[in-house]
Amino acid sequence: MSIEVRNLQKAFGLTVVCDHLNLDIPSGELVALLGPSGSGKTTLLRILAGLEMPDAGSVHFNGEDTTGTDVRERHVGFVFQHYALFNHMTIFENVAFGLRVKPKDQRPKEAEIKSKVMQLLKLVQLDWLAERYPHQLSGGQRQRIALARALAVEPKVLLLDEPFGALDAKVRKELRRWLRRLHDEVHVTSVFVTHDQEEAMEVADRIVVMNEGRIEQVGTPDEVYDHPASPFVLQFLGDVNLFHGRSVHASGEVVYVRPHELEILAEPAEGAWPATLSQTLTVGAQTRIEFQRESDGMSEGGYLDVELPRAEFSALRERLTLTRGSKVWLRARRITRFEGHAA
Ligand SMILES: Nc1ncnc2c1ncn2[C@@H]1O[C@H](COP(=O)(O)OP(=O)(O)OP(=O)(O)O)[C@@H](O)[C@H]1O
Repeated sequence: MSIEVRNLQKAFGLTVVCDHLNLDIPSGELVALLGPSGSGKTTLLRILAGLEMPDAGSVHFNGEDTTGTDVRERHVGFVFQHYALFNHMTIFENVAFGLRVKPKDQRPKEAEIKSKVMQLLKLVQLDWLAERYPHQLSGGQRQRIALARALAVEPKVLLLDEPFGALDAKVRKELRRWLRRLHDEVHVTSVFVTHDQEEAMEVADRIVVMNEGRIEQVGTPDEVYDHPASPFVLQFLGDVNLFHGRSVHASGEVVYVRPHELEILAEPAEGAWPATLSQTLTVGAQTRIEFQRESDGMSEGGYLDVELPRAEFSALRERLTLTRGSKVWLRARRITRFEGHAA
């Protein structure tokens, strides 16, 4: 089922939360709504679900206007961050719930319910937990069950609001890979809210970057990362060094370089900036090296971060005998320019 959002507007009091939003989600895609807290992601998701009414504009499912349609008739499945399972029911019964409460003429027979629930539990790889109760499961397992429950009624659209938000970093990482694989099997149109850019990049077919109620950019993870439409998108998707040009351009051009796009040279080279090593920090496989940059008449000084794989930095440190205070030159392999001020 495709989703089309047309000129959608929503305000709470004076705060505009959805500001003339237009968006097309093709059938079968897994789309992430990515943005900082308060950018309007959850509100947009709730409008898609029919849990919130827009002030103006419309939502279409497969070309059909569903703006006024009741939530129960939209055939959407939900998974929320804290969408608790029913504690007094077994896992099996939790997943079966949506099927059992269907009107009598649509309710599957008991044998069908059984086979469908077991099939879903296999899909989320937790069929061995069917007879347990929710409190006997880990947080990650509970969210997988919540997903199985949402899928049981064969929703046309699956809406997920920070589904892994309450889990620790390692489980989150596992579950987002798992969700990607699951979606490749099930192919239901899915919209996934997150404020974590890594999560969006890893899971989604396409990312919708939101900021202050507006859509800044829509694109594949590679498109938004490699060709950001605005300084906001560039900065939200990862660390970046900024240079405020002084005499480069009268209007004040800002140049952006990602830390891993800078190389460290022992000698001056064309386009390279002189800098002094101030400190290094190694976390896991990556080393972050902070440099103090000299003011060079073209632009202001300031700090610059360089990121290198740990082993690569070790070898370089030995080769160039780098220590705190060493003078080097930094050359950008790739830069992005935007006119005007930084976001
Ligand atoms: N029912 C409501 N009444 C009043 N203000 C609301 C309501 N729901 C949301 N808001 C406000 O609308 C803005 C957008 O909220 P929304 O939850 O859509 O953002 P978000 O991007 O999902 O943020 P988060 O990641 O923090 O959930 C916020 O400023 C929020 O305080």
